[in-house]
Order: sequence, then structure tokens, then C-alpha cells
Amino acid sequence: MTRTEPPEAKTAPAPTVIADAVDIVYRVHGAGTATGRGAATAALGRILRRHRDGQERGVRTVHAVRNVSFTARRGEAIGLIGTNGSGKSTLLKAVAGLLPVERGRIYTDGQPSLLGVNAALMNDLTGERNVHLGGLAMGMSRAQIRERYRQIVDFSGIDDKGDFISLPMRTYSSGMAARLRFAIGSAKDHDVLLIDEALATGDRSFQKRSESRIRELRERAGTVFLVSHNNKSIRDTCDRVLWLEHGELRLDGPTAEVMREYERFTGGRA
Ligand SMILES: Nc1ncnc2c1ncn2[C@@H]1O[C@H](COP(=O)(O)OP(=O)(O)OP(=O)(O)O)[C@@H](O)[C@H]1O
Repeated sequence: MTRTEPPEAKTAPAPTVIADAVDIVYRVHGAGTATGRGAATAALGRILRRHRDGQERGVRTVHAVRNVSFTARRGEAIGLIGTNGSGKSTLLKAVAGLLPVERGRIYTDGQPSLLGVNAALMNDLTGERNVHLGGLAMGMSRAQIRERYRQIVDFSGIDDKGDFISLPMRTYSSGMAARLRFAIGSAKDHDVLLIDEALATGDRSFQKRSESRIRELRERAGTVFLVSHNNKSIRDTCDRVLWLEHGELRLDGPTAEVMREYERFTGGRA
């Protein structure tokens, strides 16, 4: 007897990220308690209060993500949109495993890599050293890094205006630094690549290069998440969009549909 699989098992690619009813809460310590006092006195006061009451006073909570659920699959490029402070970066950090969830679960298949404008490169080291260290940090071998070094530098365009790659990163403009971060981060194939506003800083020609790099990464079977306020970038690179507002998932669907509703909501502005 031959076994037939259910049709969805054949057509739907494997899930890479599953968020199940996720809540994320920040705790801001010392909010409003240190007025007029030194930081050490305020800290001591907090410790004493905690001991007395069993819980800490003067802690404010920010409920950044509320009851968010979605399933991302291999080969998808998913845009994350929403007005300022809606929880996009927070959700991305939690998928990367850099923030704990308060409630719910996030399951990931493979190692998610967060590529943000704040990705940790060393300002006092040259661009060249950062390419090597960044590559090692992503799990590339020395030989792989050597092999791709020229490609990374050329992609970043850092040397277009002179030999900047041999200068410390603190001499780079913010756009140059962001381009190098993107070039390093995207040099490796990722199971799940999380990109936070990386495209916003580069000039138009760099944006075009990064958009086609995102398409390539996606074709090589990974899942890409892109946070952006640039609606055109989202339209050009993503086939699905999650729209967050006040930490809640307002819409999850095909790019054209979600962007239409979002633009109606923002009056055409991001
Ligand atoms: N480290 C933090 N401590 C406390 N609250 C935070 C922290 N980071 C973010 N928040 C709060 O969490 C909420 C969501 O912020 P988040 O940065 O995720 O939004 P965002 O949608 O990425 O915003 P933007 O589009 O402005 O970058 C906001 O209310 C913000 O003030």
C-alpha cells in the first residue's frame, strides 16, 4: 500500500520561526525614584525597599509586544512595519534570542542572526579587522572569510572614496558603518536573517544592492525578516508583511494588502 501525504505537507515549506502568543515586557529600574539623590543612594534605597516589601518599587514596566502569534516559513521574506514604538525591534530581538518573553513561546529552526544598525562592531578597529572578527562571530572559518573578504569590501563600497577599510571604524560616517555591517552580516547564508533598518542608511545605489542581496539570501532557502519605515523597500523585497501597532499584530498577510491598509492608517506616511 502506498502512503499519500496530506497536500499541505507537500506544498508548504517547513516553518523556521513560530511565535505563539508572545508578550514582551521591559522593566525600567529606578524610574522616577532618583530625583535629587545620587545614583548610589537611589540604588541602596531600592535594595532596602525590595528587602522590606519582597518586591521592588520604582520599577516601571513597558508592555512592548502583546499576544503576537505567527508562523514564518523557509523561503519567505517578511516585512515588519508599524509606527514608531510599535514593537518591531523588540519582536526582532526576541526572535534572535536576545530578549526574554514574558508569556508565550518562540520556536526557531536554525540559528537566527540579527543584523541591525547597532550590530556590535569595534569602533577602534579597522574595517578590515571588523570584517574578520564579524565573520568569525558568525561562525565562518578563517579560510571562508579570506575567500570572501574582497567581495564583502566591494559590496560595502567602503573603498569607493579611498582606502577607508584600513582606517578605524570611528572614522566612518554612520552610513558607511551601516553598509559595512550589512556587507559582513549578509556574507554568510543564514537560516533566519533578521534585518533592522539596515537599508535606511545607505544611499540609493547601496539600497538597490542590498535589496537584491536580500532576494538572493531568500532564494538560498533562508527566511528573512526586514524592519523598515521605507514602504518601497518593503514592497520591493517582501512577499508578506506583519503590521504591529501598540505591540499588537494588526494584520499579517500579502504585502500589497497589508501595505494598502497601513498607508490608509498613516495617511501615506510611515
Ligand atoms: N530598553 C528598553 N527599555 C524600556 N522600554 C523600551 C526599551 N526599548 C524599547 N522600549 C519601549 O518598547 C516599545 C517598543 O519599542 P521598539 O523599539 O520595539 O519599537 P519600534 O516599532 O521598533 O520603533 P521604531 O520604529 O521607532 O524604531 C516602545 O514603547 C519603547 O519605548
